[in-house]
Amino acid sequence: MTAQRRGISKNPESSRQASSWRGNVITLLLSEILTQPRVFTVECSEDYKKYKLFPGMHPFIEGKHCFFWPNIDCFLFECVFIPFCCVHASILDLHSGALSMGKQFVNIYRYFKNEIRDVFTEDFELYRDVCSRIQKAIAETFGLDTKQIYLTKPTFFSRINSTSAKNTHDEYWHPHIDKETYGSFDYTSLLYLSDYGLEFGGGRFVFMDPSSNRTVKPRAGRVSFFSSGSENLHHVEKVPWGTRYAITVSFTCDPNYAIDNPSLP
Ligand SMILES: O=C(O)CCC(=O)C(=O)O
Ligand SMILES: [Fe+2]
Repeated sequence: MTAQRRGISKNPESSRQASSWRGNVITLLLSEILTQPRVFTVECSEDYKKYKLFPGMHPFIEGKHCFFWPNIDCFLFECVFIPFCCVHASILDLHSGALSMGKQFVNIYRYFKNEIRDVFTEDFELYRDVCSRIQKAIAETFGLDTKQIYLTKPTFFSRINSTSAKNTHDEYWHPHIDKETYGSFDYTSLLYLSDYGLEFGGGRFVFMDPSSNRTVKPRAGRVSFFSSGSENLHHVEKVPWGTRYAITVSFTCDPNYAIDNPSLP
């Protein structure tokens, strides 16, 4: 695995072009939010009765569960290239440095030591900016104060392709509830980094509603966010071709689960 970094123009046109380079790297994209979120309200889940409640969870109690997919196709234009080259990596957690490689995890901070500063330069600042924009969008949409929701772990980049799963964690296609899977999540957000139909097939995100499923087609720059309880049971369709990149950024209302923004060790 070699450290590599490539620059990219901030011009949206050239960034579109850059998407074809993304064979084995991850690109983080952000610019301005251009459109209003599409908001859907789902039934309040009874499960919240069994959880300890915090102020930021009041939309749940009032039965205002929502999910959104603001179409922010030009969301951000700078990028992070992460050294995923030639490995079957599927997850990278910037906070802990954990990078999955087949059945194992390596710690990129330990692996690259000081060289990590050549891999990541302004990227952490960018990542913080992305997280804080998403936090603001969630707070505004759910009618919260941003101080009521805290970044929590894990937050991670994911890469999905058609290679077979190396362990059960790779089996993204199973229906699940994020609050049960990850424990601390109250709000889940997903920032997509590649385009459904162009860069990969399958891979749509499916909210499994009792009445009818709702499907989100990933597009580079599209963000989806939703409350993490059983009201938003979901799965991701299998990816038969191409490579799908996304970032999961999660928030909790419990200050005990709050984490700081990632920083280089
Ligand atoms: O990448 C996605 O669209 C969703 C992934 C997911 O559901 C998860 O990591 O819990
Ligand atoms: Fe999930």
